[in-house]
Amino acid sequence: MIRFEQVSVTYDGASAPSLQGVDLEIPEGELTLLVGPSGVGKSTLLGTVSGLVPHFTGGTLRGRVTVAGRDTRTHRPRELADVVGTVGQDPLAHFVTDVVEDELAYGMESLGLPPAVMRRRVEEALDLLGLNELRDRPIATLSGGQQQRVAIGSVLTTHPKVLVLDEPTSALDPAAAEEVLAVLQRLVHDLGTTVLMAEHRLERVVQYADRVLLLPSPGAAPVIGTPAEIMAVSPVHPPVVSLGRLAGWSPLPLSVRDARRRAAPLLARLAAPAAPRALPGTGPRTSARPKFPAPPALEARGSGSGAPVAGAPGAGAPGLLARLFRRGGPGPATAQAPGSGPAEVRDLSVRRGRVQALHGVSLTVAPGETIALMGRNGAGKSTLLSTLVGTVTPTTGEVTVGGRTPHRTPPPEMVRRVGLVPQEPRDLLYADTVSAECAAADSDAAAPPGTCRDLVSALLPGVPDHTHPRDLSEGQRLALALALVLTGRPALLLLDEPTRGLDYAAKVRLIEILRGLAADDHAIVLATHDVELAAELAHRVVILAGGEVVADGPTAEVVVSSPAFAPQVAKVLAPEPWLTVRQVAEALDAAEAR
Ligand SMILES: Nc1ncnc2c1ncn2[C@@H]1O[C@H](COP(=O)(O)OP(=O)(O)OP(=O)(O)O)[C@@H](O)[C@H]1O
Ligand SMILES: Nc1ncnc2c1ncn2[C@@H]1O[C@H](COP(=O)(O)OP(=O)(O)OP(=O)(O)O)[C@@H](O)[C@H]1O
Repeated sequence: MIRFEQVSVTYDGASAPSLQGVDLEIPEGELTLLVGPSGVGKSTLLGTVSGLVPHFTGGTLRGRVTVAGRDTRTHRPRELADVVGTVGQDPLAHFVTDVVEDELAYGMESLGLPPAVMRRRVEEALDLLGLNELRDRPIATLSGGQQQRVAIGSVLTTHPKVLVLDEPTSALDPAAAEEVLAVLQRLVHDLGTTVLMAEHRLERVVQYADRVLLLPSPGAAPVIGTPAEIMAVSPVHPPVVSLGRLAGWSPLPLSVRDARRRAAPLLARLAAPAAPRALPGTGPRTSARPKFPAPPALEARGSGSGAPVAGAPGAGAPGLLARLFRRGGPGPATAQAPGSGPAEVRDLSVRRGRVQALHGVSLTVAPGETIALMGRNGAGKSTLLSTLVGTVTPTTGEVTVGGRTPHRTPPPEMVRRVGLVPQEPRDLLYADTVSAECAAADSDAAAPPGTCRDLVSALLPGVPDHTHPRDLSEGQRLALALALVLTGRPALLLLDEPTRGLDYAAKVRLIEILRGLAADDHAIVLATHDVELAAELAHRVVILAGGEVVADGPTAEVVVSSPAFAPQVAKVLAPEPWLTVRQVAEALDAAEAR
């Protein structure tokens, strides 16, 4: 259905191709999952299928890509629209109408479908994607995950033969992701649709794939095979595969169910006379330091849910990161008014238009504490973060950050107290190059020149200096936005879905940096759907539902009691208390030492 013949892509001004040596066929009526490290060329490959590369991105496409027999270099994207439906990484950039229903109908209208068919399919999409209540809402007022659902719905309505999806579940809550993946699988099975989908969160998707296409490293030729074949060699793989590698299981499990069937011998090895060690967030709370039990050292065995990518910094990286970090500006002790904690939220309610986005929320954030805010799309997570930086005003209730009321304090006075990496990193980027962004961040934070740039490289190797931030890959752009905010070392760091586009190795490095900050008494609040990240990093999990706090407690307790938010390792080893592969590796070491 999709054929690549000796395809390479070189962007204008680039010294090397971003994609090369692609010579393969994507079979019809199958779901092919495209995987590989951040910035390796996944979106570029998808763009050659939808025609966005090179028609919209510029650059040179060599070789030939054909979809249902049409050459994408000679057919512009709109001449492929009856065959190919595309969902990009940034839905907001591609919406053509203002209202949810209109967006769902737009593609069909351009194809000239009869009104009765359009009406029926819009209703189907609203139901399938849980959008019924939002049907007449302006798209600009939707939460990130709600927008991603609209983007997916708007391509499903045209019933394309080929669906090209770039990280389609990155903004979706775990339950919504499962629903969307089940819909895609049904299209493949029942209608013979061909799906080509790039994703980083393999724990969500690998079990749905018929085939996996791996781009192993920049410039290397891709490999295609069954999920089991590729996961056995892939530098990126989900926690359940890391666990299988650690335990020496063959064949490797791809799903929690597979792994549970093989878990008995591992559980026996782990069963030990001594009690399991304290997990992050489960240790005793005393006023003695450290207040929050430091999660154990990273990469105990070169494993962990973030398994290292070949060629990525391994055991040496934490030391480097720690050094880099100590060079930054003043820590939180100098940034806070005496006697005031990083954040205090009391009985907060926020109305946004017709929506009661938050209702009666109270939350105290202590220095050194890392809190994961979780909950379904539209639950109010981003709204809560926005009130903490002062961009959204409380309707009732009180918010105090570092002793100030954020929405009444001039932004320059808030800079050291609080920093937000927004869900859309683009919102932070203004300069024309990566270097210029970094120079500005160093100067704003009075940090030594080079601090921000070193942080970018520490998070993700290979981010080019002179590229316009607009042209970076999704993961590269997020790494830049994270570095800009981290350079300021705010006392309270807020991260809204901070792992979109990031591969597992970059996530491990981000976790290391954030742990270093928490150890220095910075407080961190992250809104995330990434249950694996929450399990690795958070001391405490707060779950929002319909704008209210419905759970608040130590990570292990909260996530294990909710199937939607439990990480893979917890599901495999339940009712044992381990959440991550790293903890299992350490427990095995401890058991063997006894
Ligand atoms: N329009 C462009 N102009 C110049 N360089 C680009 C452009 N688009 C992408 N690149 C570069 O090409 C490389 C591959 O980018 P691409 O977006 O395809 O990666 P990716 O694998 O999808 O990454 P991610 O996982 O972060 O989304 C990156 O180094 C990126 O900086
Ligand atoms: N400007 C706005 N006008 C009207 N309603 C809004 C506006 N911004 C957000 N909302 C609504 O407020 C609710 C909370 O949105 P918010 O972005 O805080 O959710 P979220 O938990 O961060 O969701 P997601 O996981 O999808 O990012 C949603 O129902 C959303 O549609």
